[in-house]
Amino acid sequence: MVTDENSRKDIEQEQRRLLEILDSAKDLIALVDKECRLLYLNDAGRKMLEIGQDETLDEIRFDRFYDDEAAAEVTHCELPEADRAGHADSETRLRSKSGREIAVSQVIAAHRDGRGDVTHYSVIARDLREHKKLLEHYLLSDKVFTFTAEAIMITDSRNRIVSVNQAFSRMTGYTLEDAKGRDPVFLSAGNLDNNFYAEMWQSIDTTGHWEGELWDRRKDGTFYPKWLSINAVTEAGSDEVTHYIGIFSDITLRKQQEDHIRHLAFHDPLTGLPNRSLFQDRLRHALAESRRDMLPVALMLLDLDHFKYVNDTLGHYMGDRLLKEISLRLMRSVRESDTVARLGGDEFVIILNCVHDLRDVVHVVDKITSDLARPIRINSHQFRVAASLGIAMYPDDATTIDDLMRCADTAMYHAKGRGRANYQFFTPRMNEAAHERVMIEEHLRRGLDQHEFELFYQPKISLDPYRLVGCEALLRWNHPDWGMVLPTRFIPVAEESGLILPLGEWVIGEACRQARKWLEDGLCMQIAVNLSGRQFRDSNLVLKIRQALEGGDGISRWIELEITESTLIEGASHAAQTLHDLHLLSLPLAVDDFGTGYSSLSYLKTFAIDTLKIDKSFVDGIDNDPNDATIIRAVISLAHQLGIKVVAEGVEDAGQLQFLQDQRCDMIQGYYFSEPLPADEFEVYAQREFPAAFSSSYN
Ligand SMILES: Nc1nc2c(ncn2[C@@H]2O[C@H](COP(=O)(O)O[C@H]3[C@@H](O)[C@H](n4cnc5c(=O)[nH]c(N)nc54)O[C@@H]3COP(=O)(O)O)[C@@H](O)[C@H]2O)c(=O)[nH]1
Repeated sequence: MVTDENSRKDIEQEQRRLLEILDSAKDLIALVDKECRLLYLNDAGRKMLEIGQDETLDEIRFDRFYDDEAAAEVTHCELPEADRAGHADSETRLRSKSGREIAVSQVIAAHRDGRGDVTHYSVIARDLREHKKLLEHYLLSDKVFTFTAEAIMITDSRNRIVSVNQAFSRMTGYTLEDAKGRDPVFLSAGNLDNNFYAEMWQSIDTTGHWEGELWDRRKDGTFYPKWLSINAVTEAGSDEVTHYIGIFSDITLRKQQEDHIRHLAFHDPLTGLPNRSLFQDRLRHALAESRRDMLPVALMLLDLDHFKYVNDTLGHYMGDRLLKEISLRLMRSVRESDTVARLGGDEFVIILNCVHDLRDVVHVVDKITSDLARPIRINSHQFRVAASLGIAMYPDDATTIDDLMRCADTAMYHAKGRGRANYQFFTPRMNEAAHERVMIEEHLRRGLDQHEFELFYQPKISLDPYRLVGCEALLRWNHPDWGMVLPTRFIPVAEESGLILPLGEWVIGEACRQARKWLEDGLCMQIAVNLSGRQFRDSNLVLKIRQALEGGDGISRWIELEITESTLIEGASHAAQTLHDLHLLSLPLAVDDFGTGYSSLSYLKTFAIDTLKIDKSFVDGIDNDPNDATIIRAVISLAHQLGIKVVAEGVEDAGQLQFLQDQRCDMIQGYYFSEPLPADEFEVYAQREFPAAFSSSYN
């Protein structure tokens, strides 16, 4: 009895153990009878089919956990197959109590009694959802690996290549067969030393990661830069590295773009020459080199003469093409080690390194000026370019970049002042002149506030009939300490500083006031007012003149505007409109300094010009330079044919007067008749010499 009891207990214990094992399984395990009724279902099965632990399995048919199609498959195919072969394997779908579908792989095994008859079936079903997820994840990763645009290589723990993707082969030219088993160092361009790789591996060993730029060589021998990132892969839960994944991309294009952006930052986009930033950097290097080698550096500032004229008359496209050609010529004139830079507009700067002798500098300047002077043909236009150059020497003239630039600028300013198309080496005296300019500017500002200016008037005499027809208003500055200052000393400074605008406005207002007074006194004649280039370009000029004229009725025809030939031509782009507006105000127009500026005479027919003033330099030459006499003859004839009157200025003697009279010059201005006079003295002069002038009426 005891033995039976013991063996029963043993069996029960054994059964419990078996059930524990079945319940610990992750797969569904069920036992069904021949009618498909559930006899047993382990814990995983209950969970999968949503049958509670307390729920009894009595009378539950297992086939209700399939949909109709799957149930039919089980009943008609798999159970008979199990009967026949012992088991049937399939992939099917189970359906939980709540209707959730579960993809499973299933094995149905038939169990038999001692006689060999099937008594029941066991069903083992494995949930495939996790497996499918893993599979999908793997397939996706594989696709990413295969088709990604970045090259990927996987190496083993000894850094031998085990796998590469398509992008790797595309980028390097090596197939997986070429690369397999090799150390990736075979890809290298060979330009890096051992230290580089030592640091790289130290980073990977300590942080598990490295990334950086390096150069590789393709299978075809060409080189390219790449950005590589390497990650070490470790076994889950361990520090042991199993693989290294290297991902890289060809950064040739990016580097080209970076180079392009860097180039743009340091070069002038039009000419490709270094810009101001790069120039300053080069000059800094040149000065450092000069200190080391004890050889001077020459800094040349070059400004094209009358370049604005090209832009204004032919447009910026032509101007740009001309600048490009000039840049090429400048570069050709210097050594490769020298620098030609464009600072903007028509301003260039040249650094000559290691100057052994000042004669070398002069030689380069000669080369530059003669090269620039050669005609430049662009489309149907032919240009002859001249430039003004200012030269400063390091270390003699200045020792800092700013001071050196200032010296070169001062020298260039002097070159311009000397009639352009020449060069000037900086001298300390130029600095004195520069200081004087600054001082005059300060005094000019104060002089304007303190009303220190006055207009003098120089008569213009008509020869046939002989009478006073007008005068030129000439500005004088009564400085409290310096006495009477002539315009040649302060007009250029006023022009440069912009003070000519308020000063010129005062001149126009004062000339209008004087014209009104003289007209009221019966002195009817034109007063000519000089307009500087800066004034002429002032967009408010017409408005200012209109305001000045408004004080008196109909005086505009008594105010003549004198504009120099160069001002007219240099401002050609807007000159037509300005002159048209002035013409509408009925203001007569005279061209001053005629014959000194341009060879083009076409503007004579373009603009409504009333008078030409023959420059004093031609009048000076009447007696001793036959060319001057010829030019005067030609100018008078040309003007008369165009219906324009002629004034000769600077007439000092009777011989000049006679010649001009013979050529039928319309008017004379000069010391021969009178120097410029203050208004009251002018009245006395007019009363004395031309009393008839007062008898006329202007209405
Ligand atoms: N924008 C302005 N410019 C002005 C104004 N006032 C004068 N100026 C310009 O300054 C330059 C010098 O002028 P100035 O010292 O007054 O000299 C004028 C005459 O005095 C001088 N002249 C006239 N006749 C003779 C002569 O027989 N001999 C001789 N040596 N000099 C003579 O010529 C100057 C007049 O020149 P121009 O104007 O070209 O007719 C001068 O360029 C003035 O234009 C002003 O208000 N605004």
